[in-house]
Amino acid sequence: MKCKGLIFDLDGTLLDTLEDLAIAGNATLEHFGFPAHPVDAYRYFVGEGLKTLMQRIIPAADASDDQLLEYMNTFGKIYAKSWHVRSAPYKGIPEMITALSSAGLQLAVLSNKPHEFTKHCVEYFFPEHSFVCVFGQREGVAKKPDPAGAIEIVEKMGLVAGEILYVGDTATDMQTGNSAGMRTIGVEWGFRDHAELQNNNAWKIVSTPAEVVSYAV
Ligand SMILES: O=C(O)COP(=O)(O)O
Repeated sequence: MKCKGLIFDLDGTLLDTLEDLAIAGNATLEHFGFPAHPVDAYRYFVGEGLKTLMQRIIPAADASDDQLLEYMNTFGKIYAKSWHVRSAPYKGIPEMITALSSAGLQLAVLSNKPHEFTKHCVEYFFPEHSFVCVFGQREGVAKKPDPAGAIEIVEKMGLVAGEILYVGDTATDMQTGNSAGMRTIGVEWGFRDHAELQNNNAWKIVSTPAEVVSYAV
């Protein structure tokens, strides 16, 4: 076995959630009378949590904290009804998870998506798989790229960071895994490109979920 555990990012790594996020984002903008963005622009808006998503899509860069809270609440209400409509695991992901679990590896999810939505997504899209931890962005825990969540998962797994592979699709993910002392795998099928993963010191960059298995088992 080449590692003992893996931590996965969610949006853009396990799940293609781009359209549902963009549709909810644009519906939020419409609700407040702001112009919409193309779906593809959300590849760069998503990744650092809901508050940052709102700061990036709302034209008034100086939105006050109270206003941001209102945007976040509205987005939350819209997304609560639609997070699963067009989202799905990327091709080969269910097989990858089955292969890693069958090999006896411990698996976890660490996302900057709000914690409740992260849990709903994992329960809905991967009902038959058991993850040691499923963490979204939680009150009182610094979001990625802070390694706090990743370090908490290492402890829950009873492993050391060097025994874990951290798999994600963005600079934030590579920074998180690297600063937690893990080997990082950047995935090319997600929201960002090869250069971003390389520039942020991905240990390996892969283009299929089967390659993740080959580095783990
Ligand atoms: O929703 C977000 O901001 C990001 O989620 P991720 O950390 O799973 O990519």
